[in-house]
Amino acid sequence: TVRYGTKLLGFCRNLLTQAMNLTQGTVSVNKTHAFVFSNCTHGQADSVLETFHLYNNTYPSLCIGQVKGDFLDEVVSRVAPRVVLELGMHCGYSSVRILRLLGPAGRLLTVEKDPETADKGEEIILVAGFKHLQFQVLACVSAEAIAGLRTHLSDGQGLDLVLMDHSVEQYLPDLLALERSGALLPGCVLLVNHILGPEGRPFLEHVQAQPQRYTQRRQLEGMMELTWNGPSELH
Ligand SMILES: C[S@@+](CC[C@H](N)C(=O)[O-])C[C@H]1O[C@@H](n2cnc3c(N)ncnc32)[C@H](O)[C@@H]1O
Repeated sequence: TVRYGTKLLGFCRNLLTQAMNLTQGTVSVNKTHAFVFSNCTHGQADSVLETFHLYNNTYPSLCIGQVKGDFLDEVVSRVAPRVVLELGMHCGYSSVRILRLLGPAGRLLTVEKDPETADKGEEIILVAGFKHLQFQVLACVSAEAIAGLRTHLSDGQGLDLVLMDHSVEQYLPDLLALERSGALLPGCVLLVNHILGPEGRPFLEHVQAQPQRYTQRRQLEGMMELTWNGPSELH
């Protein structure tokens, strides 16, 4: 009976997914890119963001959206980062949000594992009016990007802000790699999306086990702000 019950549940879930896909469509990088590219005013970052919002009103999307976007804006404005690392660029929505608030010396390193998505996202960042001097797209998996991070930072430079919005199960290995790399500056802010589900538990346990190294701050709709206080020897 249990086996038939499980099968029936799986069948119903598939039907529901198919029905949702018929009514809403699935997330499409190409559709998002084409809509934003052809409906925004080129050279205007705010118009690019508004066009993303317009798209998100009708179609499913992976971008962080307005509410978490406002949270991100507040953090970027407060931290005034010199170097930001974004893990999970997708179509460039959060990248544009970050870039428009960086100071003249600010730079964004943004990572996207899917090369086609990375191309589309990069084009949207350029359409928003930003130059390659201000940002760099790393089309590779986060682990590879972190391993090569030093080549993108000048001597003594480190990370002031990290946005994690890629694969939740990758958050802890990536955080451990960032710790080992020495690239996190004391006071570096980590903004971590979708952290409250079961996949986020190992990451949170690691952070909560080390209250001297990490300070847990605000949380909004599963996006959490943490501060890296520095390695233990600094305390
Ligand atoms: C939720 S979307 C990011 C949305 C984006 N931050 C925004 O607000 O517009 C996640 C993206 O991360 C990428 N991704 C997933 N795992 C990754 C990994 N390990 N390394 C790099 N990119 C990854 C996916 O291909 C996807 O495009």
